[in-house]
Amino acid sequence: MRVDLTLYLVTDPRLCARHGLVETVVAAVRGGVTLVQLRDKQASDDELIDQARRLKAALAGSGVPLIVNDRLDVALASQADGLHLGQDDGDVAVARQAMGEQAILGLSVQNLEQMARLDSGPLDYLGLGPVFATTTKQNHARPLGFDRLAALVAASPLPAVAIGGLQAEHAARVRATGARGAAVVSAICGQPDPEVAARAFFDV
Ligand SMILES: Cc1ncc(COP(=O)(O)OP(=O)(O)O)c(N)n1
Ligand SMILES: Cc1nc(C(=O)O)sc1CCOP(=O)(O)O
Ligand SMILES: [Mg+2]
Repeated sequence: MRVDLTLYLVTDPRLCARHGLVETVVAAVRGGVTLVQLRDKQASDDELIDQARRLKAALAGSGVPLIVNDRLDVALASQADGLHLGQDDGDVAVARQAMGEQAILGLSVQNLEQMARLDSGPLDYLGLGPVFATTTKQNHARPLGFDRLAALVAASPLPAVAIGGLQAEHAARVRATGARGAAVVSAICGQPDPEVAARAFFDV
């Protein structure tokens, strides 16, 4: 499945609380976000499914797909458009089988060793990071910087999106590495105006 990774919004429950989850996402889509991931490590199963369903309804007609982080069961229950898994979040082949051929499947890769072991067959894209240190994700891997990001992109058999500490001012540098775009949390979620914050990624 072809996926537009140009500006990938990953949600955060605390940061999105400023304007509300759905309101933040809808405003960010007005600002040009091309893909949305629901990421909430605290929500109960029922809350997560409810959030996913509300986001899916809010995104209907926008052409922007909804991806669920970590949870195949929630992605299936909410009829989300895709699933993003980390290295220890489950088997990508099992996820593809369960989600079907039309689903968008992404995997996180942090280093060249993981890239070399990759089973890219079931996947549509890779999330590469963190580019910079970030307070949004606890216990993240060692930051890559742009040079190691570029080496990972060059080794990637799939379209890749960069993540971790990225701001609008980094958009051009990210694209120069060969990555298709930037995935961001705090550069949009929790900003005074998420629409303006998203649009800033296209202004540079
Ligand atoms: C687009 C994108 N890239 C990477 C990640 C990180 O996934 P993971 O390593 O599983 O960490 P958590 O997000 O689950 O904490 C991502 N979510 N999205
Ligand atoms: C969810 C996530 N994954 C990362 C990784 O490196 O895999 S970094 C990250 C959080 C990115 O948040 P912000 O844009 O606020 O820095
Ligand atoms: Mg994960």
